[in-house]
Amino acid sequence: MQHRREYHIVILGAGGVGKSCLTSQFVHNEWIEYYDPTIEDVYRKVIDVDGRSCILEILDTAGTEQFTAMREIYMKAGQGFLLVYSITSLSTLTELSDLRDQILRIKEADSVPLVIVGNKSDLEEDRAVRRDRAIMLSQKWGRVPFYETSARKRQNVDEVFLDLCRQMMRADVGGSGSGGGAGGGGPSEKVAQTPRKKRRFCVIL
Ligand SMILES: Nc1nc2c(ncn2[C@@H]2O[C@H](COP(=O)(O)OP(=O)(O)OP(=O)(O)O)[C@@H](O)[C@H]2O)c(=O)[nH]1
Repeated sequence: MQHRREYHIVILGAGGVGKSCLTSQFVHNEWIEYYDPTIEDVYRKVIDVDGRSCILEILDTAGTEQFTAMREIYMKAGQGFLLVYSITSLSTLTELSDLRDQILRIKEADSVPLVIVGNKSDLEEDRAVRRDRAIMLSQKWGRVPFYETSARKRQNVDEVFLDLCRQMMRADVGGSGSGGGAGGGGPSEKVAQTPRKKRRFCVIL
């Protein structure tokens, strides 16, 4: 039987850019309309990439500062990273540089498998980030792949995960993947979830 590689993906980006929606569309083909800030969710999915079956463990992280204490730990464990911004907010793109710097520092590497994802492309009328802004960033980082996606319309969702998988597979050619074993049950499932907490804000009138 074919030995399945397992790869660890970490999804990073500011709060509300659509990390959970992208993950939900990829893993379950489901659209989530409401906004429920994530603390940390882990999913597993078996996919076929160019005829090779592999297991993805996908960590959907908290964009909100108050939940970022675990960042260093999961950056160290991650093998591939989706850096997500929203095309409706320029600051969410500029924030990605700090995240990439942190990843490279923690992994003590010059480059890692990574994709820049400009989500909410269906909101063209609210666009605040031109494509060429993200393309410039991609070139600055050594031609890192860049996609615009719409989790709402499920556009380019599979493509970003597949691109990242191919990069991780290439990086893994030396055989340093985290091993096989087709454990984990069915082809797609949520394996762990820390309790979700809604943030409450105090409004001073
Ligand atoms: N129009 C549109 N809305 C989206 C899209 N993706 C996400 N949203 C909406 O944006 C809001 C936030 O989405 P989430 O996926 O929860 O964002 P997140 O990045 O996981 O947020 P945190 O958990 O706080 O880090 C939700 O109301 C979604 O419905 C998209 O592609 N298009």
